[in-house]
Amino acid sequence: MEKTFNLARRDDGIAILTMDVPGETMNTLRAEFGPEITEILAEVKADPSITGLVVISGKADSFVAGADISMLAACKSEADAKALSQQGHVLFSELEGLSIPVVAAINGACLGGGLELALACHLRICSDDKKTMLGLPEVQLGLLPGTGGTQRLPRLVGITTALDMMLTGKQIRPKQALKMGLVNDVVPNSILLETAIELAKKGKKAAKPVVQSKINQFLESTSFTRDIIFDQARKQVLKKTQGNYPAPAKIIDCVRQGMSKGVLKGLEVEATHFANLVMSKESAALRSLFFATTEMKKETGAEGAEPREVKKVMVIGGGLMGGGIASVTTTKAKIPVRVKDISEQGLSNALAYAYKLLDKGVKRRHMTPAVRDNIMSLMTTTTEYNGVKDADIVVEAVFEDLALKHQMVKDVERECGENTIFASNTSSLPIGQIAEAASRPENVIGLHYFSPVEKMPLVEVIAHKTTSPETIATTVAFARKQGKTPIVVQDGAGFYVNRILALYMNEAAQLLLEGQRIEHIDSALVKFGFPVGPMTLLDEVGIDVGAKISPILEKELGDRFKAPAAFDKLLADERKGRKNGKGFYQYGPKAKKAKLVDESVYKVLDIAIASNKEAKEVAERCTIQMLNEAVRCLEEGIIASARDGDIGAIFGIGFPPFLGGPFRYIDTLGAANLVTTLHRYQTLYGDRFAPCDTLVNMANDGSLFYKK
Ligand SMILES: C[C@H](O)CC(=O)SCCNC(=O)CCNC(=O)[C@H](O)C(C)(C)COP(=O)(O)OP(=O)(O)OC[C@H]1O[C@@H](n2cnc3c(N)ncnc32)[C@H](O)[C@@H]1OP(=O)(O)O
Repeated sequence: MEKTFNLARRDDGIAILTMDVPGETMNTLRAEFGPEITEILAEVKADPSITGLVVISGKADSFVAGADISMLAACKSEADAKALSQQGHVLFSELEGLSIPVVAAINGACLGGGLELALACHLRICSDDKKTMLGLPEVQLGLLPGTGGTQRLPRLVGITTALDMMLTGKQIRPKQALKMGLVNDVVPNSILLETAIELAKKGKKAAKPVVQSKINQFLESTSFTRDIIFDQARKQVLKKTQGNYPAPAKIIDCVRQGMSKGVLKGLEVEATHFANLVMSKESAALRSLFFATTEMKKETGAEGAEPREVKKVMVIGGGLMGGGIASVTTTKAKIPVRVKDISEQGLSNALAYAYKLLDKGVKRRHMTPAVRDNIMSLMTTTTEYNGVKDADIVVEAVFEDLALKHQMVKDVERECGENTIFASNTSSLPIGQIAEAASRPENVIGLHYFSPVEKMPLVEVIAHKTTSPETIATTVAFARKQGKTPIVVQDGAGFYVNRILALYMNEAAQLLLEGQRIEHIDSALVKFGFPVGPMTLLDEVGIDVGAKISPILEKELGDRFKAPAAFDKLLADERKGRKNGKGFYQYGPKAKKAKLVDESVYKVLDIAIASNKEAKEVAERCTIQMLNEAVRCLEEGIIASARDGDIGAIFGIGFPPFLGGPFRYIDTLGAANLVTTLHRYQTLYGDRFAPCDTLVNMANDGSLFYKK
């Protein structure tokens, strides 16, 4: 069997331990490596000629990406998972216990168990490469650092900083890692190994002590003040997670116990909590997202088709969406973009939008002004179709007017090349209808972004009946270059995301009209796990925007999409939401810091406030509308798989990730239970709750969307 670790002795006494998992693109830690590591550590201990050890990766672009997540997913019991954690504890403690200096030389991803390995070394040095990122992202998988991270990190960088890293899972760049004392030096990758060797020669004491802020020094100095930190962290975590994620509280407990009762106790608690989390349904759901997104990265979107190279892009419309799309094209994809708008004002807006985002990076010292200016130079503007002949893809982001879009299709066919793709960012118009104006409909496609473009990870790529496979593959690859996760969906009103969202929002509106208070509806769904409640979301998206989409969905998909008629009164009252400072909540200079409902809205809608229904019932009514419709979308072929439906809902709407998406959640609930609940509400509130055929069939035959 090929080995993963190689120990090379140098004449100067320093030995180099290289990790290179055969046949894998990235190093991950697996239980099966245990005996190999034990053997090597014994060899190092027994050889007096070795005076220092450098641990490095044999992969060109990464150090170690953590424990193998598939290995964790394969655990059958808490005992299995605990054994993995304890094995890591033993091996890393042995490494740490070596009498010679041990230096980790890090280039590329150093995450999870990878950083825990580096923390067990006496010194760390990393490259300044932009791929170099250090972090403990376990919390994002519903886990905690299980190989000593909860004990070693706070002792190295302080409790406050360590908790921040472990509770957010954030990735730290080299410069910041140096500043916070996570690494001892940052150098170019070309001299990483040589510098690590020199550091190993200097000995363990080469580390500079970490300088903490005065306030943190004070807070971390006594057990009483440390308890203040832990209490604060617990409160913040509870507010953020609504108690839906078990990992953060367990992370805090590991650190608290380790700091008060010592490392050994801390490690024991860490292993127990880790094991418990590995077997939790929340972690299983979050791990499934990792597997799904990794799998999706390899798909072209159209079987057998290869993407064409995109060297130049045109964006039509310099508004919020156009500006955002142009910005991710230059910043993430590094592709030149020409923005077209009918007005100079529109063009300035787009430039200002992109500049503001980049400048934020400069202010946070993530990039230099020169890099910002270089990226800005990729963006040029025009009010005519000048300089766009060679555009490979045109993304239009103008308002929802079919005649206007038809004109644009014709303009682009006239002004650009034969293969130029026309991608529409429409959120409601069927792409097939837009393509009716095209003489080359195979080049027409939908590319639906979510607002704000630079933050929202999802795009829907919408193929109409005659969109060519090359157009699909090229658009998917382009979206990925922009840093997005694309799902390919079929053409149909509302596509997937807006369609399932619309019914959820309508149900929230029904609850409001029944007299449920706005803040009660919102808090019920935030408690359920959505990032914001539906009434807040409608204020953010625009009540007028919702009102525009509803009739289109109702016409194409039926009565269940009919928005409550009373909502017309909101528009008559000029209530559009945050954008005009008048919505369900109070805005503007007079609004208090704590978000308050604009109580006058109840009068506008003629609502008599009723007593609060159970939060569970409020959340259930809204979410099961979404679940039922998601299954209908799968039934109709709008989405290709349950996996795509789960990713679309989580990345596009913020469906609670710990539930794994609508389809995984239905598997957890059981289709039969869901159908019973739908029938119960159907009796109470009407046919909008009628379960779709697929759910009824699944309830009868007990089938699941995912294999157990
Ligand atoms: C006990 C410990 O405390 C517990 C842990 O360590 S849990 C694990 C913590 N680590 C993580 O969460 C990191 C997960 N990985 C990532 O975020 C990303 O892969 C990355 C940022 C490292 C690289 O991203 P990117 O360059 O886009 O590459 P990506 O396609 O995701 O990964 C490349 C390959 O490595 C695999 N991989 C990366 N990290 C992995 C991991 N931790 N486990 C299993 N496989 C992993 C991917 O599955 C993929 O495999 P493939 O080539 O066979 O498809």
